[in-house]
Amino acid sequence: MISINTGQYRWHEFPDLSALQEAALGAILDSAALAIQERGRFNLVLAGGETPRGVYNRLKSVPTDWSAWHIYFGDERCMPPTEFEWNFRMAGEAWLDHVAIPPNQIYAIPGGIRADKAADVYAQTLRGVGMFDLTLLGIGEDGHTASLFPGNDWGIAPDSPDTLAVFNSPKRPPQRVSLSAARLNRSRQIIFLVAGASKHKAVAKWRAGENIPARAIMCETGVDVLTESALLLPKHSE
Ligand SMILES: O=C1O[C@H](COP(=O)(O)O)[C@@H](O)[C@H](O)[C@H]1O
Repeated sequence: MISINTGQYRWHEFPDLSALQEAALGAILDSAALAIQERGRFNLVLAGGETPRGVYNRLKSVPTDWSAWHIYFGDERCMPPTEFEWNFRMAGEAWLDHVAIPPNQIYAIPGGIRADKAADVYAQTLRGVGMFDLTLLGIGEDGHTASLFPGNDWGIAPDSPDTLAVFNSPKRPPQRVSLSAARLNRSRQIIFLVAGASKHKAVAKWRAGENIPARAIMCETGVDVLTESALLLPKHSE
């Protein structure tokens, strides 16, 4: 049986994408400063897709100790690394290629091989990695988060594998790798970045408590959802 968390969501509204991205930047830097001060390293999981691009762009020019940052990915699209939808490529172009994070502390999910093989490789990468300090996530039009799609196994059970291979993604490309909900939830802090009119229906379902993949995500400290104000208003047609 799939049991969905009942933990706390904190919804934060912003007038536009730029304000949302600025707030996300502040939250990431606060989280990094705390983690580095307390544990000497910052384990950050990145969201893919388009919404976080502006946040990553802003991270290019902040003062921080990049040598303490360790970058993981919440999901990847199995396609050649040259494809522009590759999450690793987007994060690289927007941010990672421009800062001094040691390359061996950027843990990409292999993108150009079969999803099951890539999932196995990344499960090895995650072996021995403890709690993530901060996990960034987005949400798709259908309520998917990372590459956990409606109708698929989201890996909610505590003994779920850390990584899941996806062969039937309704969004291009069909093959993907996702961290399981159980692994994503082993985070000290989780922040969703939600923007764009196409997300309106998914947000409404989420807030109404419907069983969409985003609801499989929760950690002990609760979940912060940064969203454009417009997405919280009822649509005229509803
Ligand atoms: O397929 C994916 O979609 C979600 C949302 O992407 P966005 O472009 O609407 O921001 C994303 O969070 C996930 O990482 C990605 O691979």
